[in-house]
Amino acid sequence: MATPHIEAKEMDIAKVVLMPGDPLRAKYIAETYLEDVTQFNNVRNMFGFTGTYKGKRISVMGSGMGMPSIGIYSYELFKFYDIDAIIRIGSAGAYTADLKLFDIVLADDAWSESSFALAQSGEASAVMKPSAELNTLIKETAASINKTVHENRIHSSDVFYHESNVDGHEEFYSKHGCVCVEMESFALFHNANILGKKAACLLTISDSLVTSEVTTAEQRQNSFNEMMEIALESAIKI
Ligand SMILES: O=P(O)(O)O[C@H]1O[C@H](CO)[C@@H](O)[C@H]1O
Ligand SMILES: O=c1cc[nH]c(=O)[nH]1
Repeated sequence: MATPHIEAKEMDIAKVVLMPGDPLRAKYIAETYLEDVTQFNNVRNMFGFTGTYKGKRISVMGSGMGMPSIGIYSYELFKFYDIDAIIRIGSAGAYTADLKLFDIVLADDAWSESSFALAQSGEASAVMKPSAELNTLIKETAASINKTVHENRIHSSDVFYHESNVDGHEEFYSKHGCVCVEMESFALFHNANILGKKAACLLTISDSLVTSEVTTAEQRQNSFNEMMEIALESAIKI
């Protein structure tokens, strides 16, 4: 059974999917952490892989950037492949000086100016919640392997590059309490909620809108590894 965007058969995809924005990062995770890997999707180069981690079947697939893209992939995975849970593992820009490069944020909820939920189902709320059960599991797992996660509200933005006449990072923090920005979780959480599935989001701070610091490619690689390990160790307990 294929969809317009995923060519896999239902059995090809595990019940838990880790989902970075970048399909090449999905490939890296499969090559670095999984055993007995098979590739289940190649459509549009949005690579998806299934393998085992510590003996448990796990899938990893790119989402692309932005809510329309993760909206399509997460809907198809939940609805047509009947997967149980998606853990997004992404990068984010810090809105506060308290968040340093490489810090890991677990989305407590996602605020957005996006019309995704309104257009998709008439849901007018500007805040979408992840699975409380998954968040508890991720926090407990991170603590058990001595990793720190900051559980905070995040901003899911439709826009990467803003002009100076609209609200900037100071306002997103002061008006809405968002500590960092990414571009997908609001839609992911909405889809999980309307379809009765579970979703969560881990983010690594890749740059700071406060200090203008940015990570190098090598630093991003290493810090992403910590987040990947928390996600993988959590995924095998779902
Ligand atoms: O690193 P990923 O998961 O792609 O996440 C962030 O990076 C992209 C922007 O550079 C957006 O997709 C944003 O959400
Ligand atoms: O969406 C994103 C992701 C990382 N850094 C940003 O500034 N924005």
